[in-house]
Amino acid sequence: MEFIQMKYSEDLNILGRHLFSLAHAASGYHKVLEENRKLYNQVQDLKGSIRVYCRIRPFLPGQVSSSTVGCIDDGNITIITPSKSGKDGRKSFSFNKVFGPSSTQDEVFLDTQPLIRSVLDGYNVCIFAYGQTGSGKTFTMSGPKNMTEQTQGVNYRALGDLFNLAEKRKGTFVYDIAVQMIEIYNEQVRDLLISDGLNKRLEIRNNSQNGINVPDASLVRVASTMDVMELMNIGHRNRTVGATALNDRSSRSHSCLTVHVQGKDLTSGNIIRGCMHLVDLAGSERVDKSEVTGERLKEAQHINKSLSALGDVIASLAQKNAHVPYRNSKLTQLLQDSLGGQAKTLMFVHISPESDAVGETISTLKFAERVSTVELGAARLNKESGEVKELKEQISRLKTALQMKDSGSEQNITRNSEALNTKMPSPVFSNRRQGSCDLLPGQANFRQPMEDVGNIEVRPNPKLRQKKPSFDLQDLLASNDSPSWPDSNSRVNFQMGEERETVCGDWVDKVVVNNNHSLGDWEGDNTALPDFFYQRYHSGLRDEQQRPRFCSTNTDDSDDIDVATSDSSESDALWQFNVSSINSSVIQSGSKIKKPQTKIREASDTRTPSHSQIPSASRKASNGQNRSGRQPLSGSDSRRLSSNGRHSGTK
Ligand SMILES: Nc1ncnc2c1ncn2[C@@H]1O[C@H](COP(=O)(O)OP(=O)(O)OP(=O)(O)O)[C@@H](O)[C@H]1O
Repeated sequence: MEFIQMKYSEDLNILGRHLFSLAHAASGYHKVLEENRKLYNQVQDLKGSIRVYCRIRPFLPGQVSSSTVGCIDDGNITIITPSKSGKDGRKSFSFNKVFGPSSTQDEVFLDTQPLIRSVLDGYNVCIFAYGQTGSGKTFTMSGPKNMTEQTQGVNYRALGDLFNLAEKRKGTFVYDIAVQMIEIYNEQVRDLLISDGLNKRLEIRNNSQNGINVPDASLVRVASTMDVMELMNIGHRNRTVGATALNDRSSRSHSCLTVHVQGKDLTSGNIIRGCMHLVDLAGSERVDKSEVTGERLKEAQHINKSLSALGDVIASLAQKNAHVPYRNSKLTQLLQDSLGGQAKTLMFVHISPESDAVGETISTLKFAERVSTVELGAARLNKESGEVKELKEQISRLKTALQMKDSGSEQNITRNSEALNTKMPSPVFSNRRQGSCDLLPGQANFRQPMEDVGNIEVRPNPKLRQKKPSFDLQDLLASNDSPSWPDSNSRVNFQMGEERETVCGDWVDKVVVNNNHSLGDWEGDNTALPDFFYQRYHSGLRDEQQRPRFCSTNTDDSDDIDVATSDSSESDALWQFNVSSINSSVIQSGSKIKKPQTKIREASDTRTPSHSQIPSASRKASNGQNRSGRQPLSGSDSRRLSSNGRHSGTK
């Protein structure tokens, strides 16, 4: 008996040891898997592959359906097609990361954070959300309608994080951060931060130095999370949103928040520039399922067409074709640098778990797998040494001087030699040196010197060109005559906002702010205005005595996307951008006319042909609920009638 007991405990011990070594091996296996994934990601980074994170939306309240998501294992996901059995019914996909339905916004952001942070190191970054309508793109990028701090999306967190990091680095770097927000609606690019109510079409331009950009979109400097919140609210209010059978607050446009960052290394004087696009694409949809007609149908067709163009671009890039059809849509033009350039690009692919969406889910994931095979090459660091910058400025000043000499306006410079002889410091950095690093929300419209902003196009405008003078300039121009300067009391229709802007003199080419105050009005209490404002003002008027305003749009399309090879290499030629006041924007956007709360749920059998790679929306649930389980648009849902009469709503 004793012998049996001994044998038994010995066997138990052996079993225990086996179990222990098995557990050890299993944990080792998981460590190896994790390590492999990290190495895989590093290789992907080195190749510059587009990263793809997949996110699965949870079932929404009231939804009754079985999930198509079979198994999630770090970067792998298996989709089960209920109507098929065995192997045919299971499809596995592999991505850099898969976030299950219970993943929080915090977890999603944590994995995105390193990429976002590289903007501060001078990299261009693009994060875009893709997926069928109602799959959670806006939720990931911005957050839900009733947002709390926990449910804030990538956009808010990204900017908050950039501010925090910039603050931590302030002993070694000073950063300036400015944002633009645009949407592509029915193949038109529009400013979401408009403050003047004019919803004019914007152009996407290409510039050899700064890449793809939308120079006429409002560029607003931000210095705190509060600034960002206000701006985003404005942007979201202005974004075109409408109700369909599949999503009661469906984005009817692609939106793009662009963050421009410029940093100055205080030790070396090096300048780094980074630019980040945060793109919330409109969802692909099958119009027979979204039941749209009229305006909504037109929107859906535009959405599907542009997503189809995106599919074509991805296919060309994946196959390493010599020709990539970027020009087939505004969306692909805008994303050109991020898809084919030297940016770090991440796509969030979203899927819905419902079984009736399985067709769209599989085609979405196939598309996403293809995206992950696109190799962009190593991302490029946008860094410029202080000396190079200085030399570029010198060259530019000399070029400007020569142009002015040619245009016969030299005398202005000579007569005002005293004022111009002082080389003006960059207002941004002079402020910083004085320790006023952050702007108050009301000061967010601080204008940027052109070379102090990220990838914004340089648009040479000889008429307005008035650069920082140097002794070279004096030598060059001393012998010339020039026409006299206009009277400083000339009344011009200079548009100013409610708040006075900290005008940064000779860098500003274009001012679009609210209200019609003449300069005379404005001069009434202008004791705080810097001298260089007047220099700028005069220089702007010198050749156009009664120039009505500074905000005239440069109609020179010489370096429009269609002539993508044109080169504007002068680093400090005048930039044209709108600098909007947050407050004035708030006022404007707040004054929009609200559309009567009507619901658009029109039946249609029409189908929009779309690219095979682009998934379409799934069928409306037979129980009368829409597919995503959302209730029909309630009367309280705020919808807007935009200035051009389109329906839009608060997303
Ligand atoms: N991860 C999530 N957790 C909880 N709710 C979510 C999640 N993702 C999405 N939702 C909810 O699902 C609904 C649809 O999401 P959302 O509007 O973000 O989809 P979308 O892909 O942007 O749609 P569309 O393309 O039509 O604009 C919203 O009510 C949103 O709050």
